[in-house]
Amino acid sequence: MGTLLLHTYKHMSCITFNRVFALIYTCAILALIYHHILTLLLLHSTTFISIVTTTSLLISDLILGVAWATTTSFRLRPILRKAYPENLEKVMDIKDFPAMDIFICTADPFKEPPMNVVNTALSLMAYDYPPEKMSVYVSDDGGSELTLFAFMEAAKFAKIWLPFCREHNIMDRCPEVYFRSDPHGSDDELQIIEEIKAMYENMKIRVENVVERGEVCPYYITNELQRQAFNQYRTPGFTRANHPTIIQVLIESAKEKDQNGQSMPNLIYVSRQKNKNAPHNFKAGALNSLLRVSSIMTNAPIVLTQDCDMCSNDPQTPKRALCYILDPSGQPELGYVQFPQRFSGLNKDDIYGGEVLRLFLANPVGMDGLQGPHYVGTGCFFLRRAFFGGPTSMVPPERQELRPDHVVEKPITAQPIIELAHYVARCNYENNTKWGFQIGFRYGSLVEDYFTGYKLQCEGWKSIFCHPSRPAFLGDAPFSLIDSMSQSKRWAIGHLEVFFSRYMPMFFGARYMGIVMGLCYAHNAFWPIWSIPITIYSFLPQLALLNGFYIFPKVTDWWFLLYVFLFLGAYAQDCYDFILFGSTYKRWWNDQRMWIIKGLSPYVFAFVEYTSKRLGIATEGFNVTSKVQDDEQSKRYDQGLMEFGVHSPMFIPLATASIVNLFALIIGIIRMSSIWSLDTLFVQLFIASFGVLNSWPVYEAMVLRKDKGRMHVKTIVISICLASALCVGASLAL
Ligand SMILES: O=c1ccn([C@@H]2O[C@H](COP(=O)(O)OP(=O)(O)O[C@H]3O[C@H](CO)[C@@H](O)[C@H](O)[C@H]3O)[C@@H](O)[C@H]2O)c(=O)[nH]1
Ligand SMILES: [Mn+2]
Repeated sequence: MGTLLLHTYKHMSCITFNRVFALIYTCAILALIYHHILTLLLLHSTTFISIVTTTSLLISDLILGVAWATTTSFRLRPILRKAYPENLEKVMDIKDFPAMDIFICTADPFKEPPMNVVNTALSLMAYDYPPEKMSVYVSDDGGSELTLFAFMEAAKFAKIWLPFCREHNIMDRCPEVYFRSDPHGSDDELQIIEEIKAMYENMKIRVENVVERGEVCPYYITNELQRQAFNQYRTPGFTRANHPTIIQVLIESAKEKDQNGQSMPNLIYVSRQKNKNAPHNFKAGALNSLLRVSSIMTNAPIVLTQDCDMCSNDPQTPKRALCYILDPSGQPELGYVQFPQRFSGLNKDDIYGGEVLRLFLANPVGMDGLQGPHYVGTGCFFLRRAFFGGPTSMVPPERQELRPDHVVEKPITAQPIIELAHYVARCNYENNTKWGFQIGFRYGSLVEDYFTGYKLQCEGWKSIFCHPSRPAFLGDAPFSLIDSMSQSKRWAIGHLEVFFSRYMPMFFGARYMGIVMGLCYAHNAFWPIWSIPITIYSFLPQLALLNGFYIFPKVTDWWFLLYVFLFLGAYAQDCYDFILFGSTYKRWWNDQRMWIIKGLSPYVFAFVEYTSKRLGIATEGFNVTSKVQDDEQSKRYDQGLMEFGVHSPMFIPLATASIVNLFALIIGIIRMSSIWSLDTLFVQLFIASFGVLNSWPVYEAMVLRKDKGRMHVKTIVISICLASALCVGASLAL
């Protein structure tokens, strides 16, 4: 083996600078806190209002300080890795490659068009990996015959698509992406491509037709087997929330060959049993049922989880993951290899910060130098063993057939196998078992990915972040402001569930993984708390400014310099990270705006929903992000316009803050020239200007735009009323 490396890593060059800067910045934060406490103690006019403002600022800055500390934990030891998949076959016989079970989740045929799910599946089935070693399991939480129909079509098309990809060594193995890219080649090749494209388009028309009708009409059902399959959805009382398990083996690797006579991967459709009275635990529940069904049928030692909105963008990906997993000198505690979520179709300046660069790129790189990145729900290769207790303390499942070391001896379509698979996919199968708590994906948080990765790492599993320059996966990010906000709200509720549990990362995590890893995990759990300082800074200085009430140091004061340093330091470093990870200034600017927007609205709503759930007033839900978009809306998205359109309570805090900031700035400037002096109110004037600059798209949507994405009149009226009430209220109080 000698010189044949499977992977290497290097420290990022920014480490020393980051550490020195962290030290200086920590001192600055401490100085600020000291300043606040001093002000509080030596308050000249101890009015109720001045106590409230100083305390609010103290709390805000404490929270921002903790948030900064959690962000900094990612900057202390970032590393960059490189894998050499081309060496894998040189050090190992391809026959010895491990089997791989691939899980794809879908939950709603109308929000997640079955054609997209099919594209995801085809792109993964076409991996450069021995097909007979791969099994693709599709979990359909929508319990929909439309999805099954799409996959029956996909199974036929796969017989042509997979050999075509392999023969022509195509990189884009997601058919939709490939055909859209205007493939080129010789005349003969072009003819073949045209033929395959025609087949693809034909399949697409059939599937979309069926989805539009909302049912598979008899015309499309050509044989008895298909009729039986679809009849399962047509029993009385069948709904997506109440139905028996449906498992269909669509391709059986051992029996079927592609059109060139080569092997194909297994393709299995699973819709687990649902019952209104049994909690189904959303995606975590779906994945656990797939874990069990796949144990019974194939039990591969490697499990790849994939969302239906992420296609493979590089057929070498499994080999890259294996470079780490199979490395004989690697860590024995390696539990998973995570690839980043990258997105296609973002507009140029990424108006909604859909790239989420920090979460999906910068932070995992930072954790990679520690115990490894968090799990992000998709694009992750797990060792099946990691789901059954820590590396040295196995938690055995309740049945021998579910053990990670169990060897399947029967074909996947054998009667006992199919029966057992149905049995373990039942909705009350998990009652009185360890599933979701000590085994499998973990329940209890709407961000099951974050929570599962966190729990696995606390058990002692390590992970690795693999981000090759050609993205391994490309997917969809939310295309509209409301979708982006709903996603943030769902994530924030999930994080609050972890934050207020006994697994609070700052303590529990730090105990099991050390303080820095604990802080890394605390970073996400802390997101919703940011809403407190963001809301305070969006309103308090502005309302005070309106009344000529100063709450920050004068320009001539030494403490003023501290504020300048803290603000510029944090912003510049944030921006620097963005550029370092290959983003642009404009994208950074939009991302920081989304940070404020999230703090003002979705995170606040998350608090409300979380609390009402805890009080038993409401139940939680996993609101699936819509992956469909109408043409007009998509045009506006491409132009970089912020989409409001419908009225939503979530827009109100945002619009209200925009109005208050503008109003404060105008009055501030007018009065400044006559009555007040600039040096006492400079900081507040600056904050209001900053708010106005950030609110620009909101003003546009309120008054300047005429398109359908502009702000709804109802939203505007309510926000104006609220803003006026706030201003009047403040002037009475001050
Ligand atoms: O009851 C459910 C709900 C969702 N899903 C699937 O979960 C995936 C993610 O849902 P999506 O609406 O795309 O949510 P996102 O916010 O885009 O997903 C991010 O956040 C989720 C946690 O909130 C993680 O599970 C995802 O992996 C991560 O990409 C999709 O494939 C869904 O089909 C289910 O299988 N069952
Ligand atoms: Mn998604």
